[in-house]
Amino acid sequence: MSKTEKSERIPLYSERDRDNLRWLWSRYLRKKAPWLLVVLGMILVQGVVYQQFLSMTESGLRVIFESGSVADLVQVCIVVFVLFAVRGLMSYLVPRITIWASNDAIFHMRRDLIDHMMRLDLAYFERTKSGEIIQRLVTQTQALGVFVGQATANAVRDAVTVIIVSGYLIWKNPILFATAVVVLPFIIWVMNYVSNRVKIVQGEAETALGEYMNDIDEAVFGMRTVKIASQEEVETSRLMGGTSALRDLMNRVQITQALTMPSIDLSSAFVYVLVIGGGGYMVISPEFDVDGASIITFLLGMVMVFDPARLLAMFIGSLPSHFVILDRVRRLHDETPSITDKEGAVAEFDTGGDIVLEDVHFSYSEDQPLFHGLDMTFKGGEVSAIVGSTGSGKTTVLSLLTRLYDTKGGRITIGGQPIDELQVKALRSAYSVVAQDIVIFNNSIWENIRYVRPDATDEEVWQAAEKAEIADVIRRRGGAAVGPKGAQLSGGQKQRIAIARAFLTDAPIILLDEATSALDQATEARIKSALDRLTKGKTCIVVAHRLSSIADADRIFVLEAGQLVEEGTHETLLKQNRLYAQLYSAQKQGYDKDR
Ligand SMILES: Nc1ncnc2c1ncn2[C@@H]1O[C@H](COP(=O)(O)OP(=O)(O)OP(=O)(O)O)[C@@H](O)[C@H]1O
Repeated sequence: MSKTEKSERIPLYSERDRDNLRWLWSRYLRKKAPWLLVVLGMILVQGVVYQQFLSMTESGLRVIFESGSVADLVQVCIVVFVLFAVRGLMSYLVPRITIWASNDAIFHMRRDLIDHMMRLDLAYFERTKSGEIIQRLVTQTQALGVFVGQATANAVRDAVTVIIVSGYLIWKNPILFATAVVVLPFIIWVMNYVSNRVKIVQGEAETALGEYMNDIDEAVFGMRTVKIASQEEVETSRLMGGTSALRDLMNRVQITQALTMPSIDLSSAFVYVLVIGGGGYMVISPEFDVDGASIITFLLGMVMVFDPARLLAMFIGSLPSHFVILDRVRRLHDETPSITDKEGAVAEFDTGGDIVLEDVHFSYSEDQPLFHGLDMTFKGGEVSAIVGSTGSGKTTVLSLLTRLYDTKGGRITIGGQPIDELQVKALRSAYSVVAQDIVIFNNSIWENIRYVRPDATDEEVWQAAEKAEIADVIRRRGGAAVGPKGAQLSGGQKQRIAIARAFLTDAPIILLDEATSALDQATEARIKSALDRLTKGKTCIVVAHRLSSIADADRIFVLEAGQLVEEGTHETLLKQNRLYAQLYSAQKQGYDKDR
């Protein structure tokens, strides 16, 4: 037994489960209530059919044992056939309606989750494994669909059958029924034990599955690195680690669940023995007014009760795992984004104004502060550059300007307006961004460029592609998709797509983060002159390692470990002969040596 199992005793049906079920019902099922009532009606009919069948069987047996009339026997047979034809029709209609209702509910659940996920902060995606998110949207919602649809409908059908047939049997022979149900406490104890264990292990299994999916995603995406570094065996053993963890967990869940069936089989054996023995005694003893037909019917009734009871028990055994899955899905839904529009947020602002960071505090995690009181002013209409050693916070400044993260103190304004008082969409659409991590979708290059402005005309897309020097590649490749995450493109081609997107967006503020680092010098020079035209008269903030590429910037900011250590023009910074001058001469020497 694992530590978790020993220390935790998770209630079978907690307050949280109740709340989750209420949420599921009110959001996704309530509007289908009329149809669910129809289903319930049909299920009741199915239960009544069984009861009527038993009654008919008893009559049929009496005809055989007592009156011996063939006509009566034929009549009984016809009624039994009609009864089962009705049950057959219901067995077709019930799944039809429940499958439709549950798939529709899951469609809406997935739509809501996708919609919700898109609103979450970037930080959520940085702390959550992609496998976990895929799992929520694919397997867990699918499992919930089956659970709320067919599984529950079948369980209700089984419960109704058990109740109606048991009711009939109690009415026919209460003493014999009471004898038969002595095993009930044992079955309840087994169910309780199984459910509790399943709930604990299912939680671990869901987490392990999420990690496993994430590992697969990382291995597939990183296959180039895996191969170059000859790490196939390491990756194989990492994935095999996940595979065997999953096997062990699934074994534990399913073996525990499998305890339910034999315990019910054993119980039913007891019941049959009791009914045959007790019932037989009743027929033999003159003090009971019981005949053979009623005992045979009773036994048949018990057989008819046990099968649905077994299925019902299995359904109840699977409830805890479904509660765990429901809880996971709900948790994604409960994640709240923090970067949202404030009450009264405005869409209009002076996009050409100065961008000012005042006493900005920020850290990605509490234990690693990055900015503690950063002040910077990017003049409107000018080209500003941020330079500094790796990890000094250059990209983070751009992330704060676009509100991918919010500052933890101080404020950022554009044209005097604090950016957190602007509508997030309006703020972000004021920027054309060429970021370091370029996201390319498995579509044509053309569609990838158009992604940032779906309403752009063909002419505009071509112009952007020409300026970014990617038009020739488009002509060569045509509409061919570029592979998952742009795997079929070179780094420079991806970068040119990102630049083309910036040309196409043509927003008033331009953020370039190492925008041309993957290009050869001739291409860089051509694109740079196009970029110069794009940025003319606009506010432009450039992050660059290659200092020669930003020498003509109006203002250069030098960051070091989250602190602004120098600012000025290229010439003044060189004259100051501090960090910038050192970095510049080091790069120049390296470059001269290379030549
Ligand atoms: N999403 C993140 N979560 C946690 N820490 C982060 C995250 N992004 C960056 N950091 C950390 O914040 C610091 C600043 O990172 P940033 O990317 O802003 O540096 P940079 O100056 O742009 O570096 P480079 O020149 O290498 O791109 C680094 O120490 C980095 O490890």
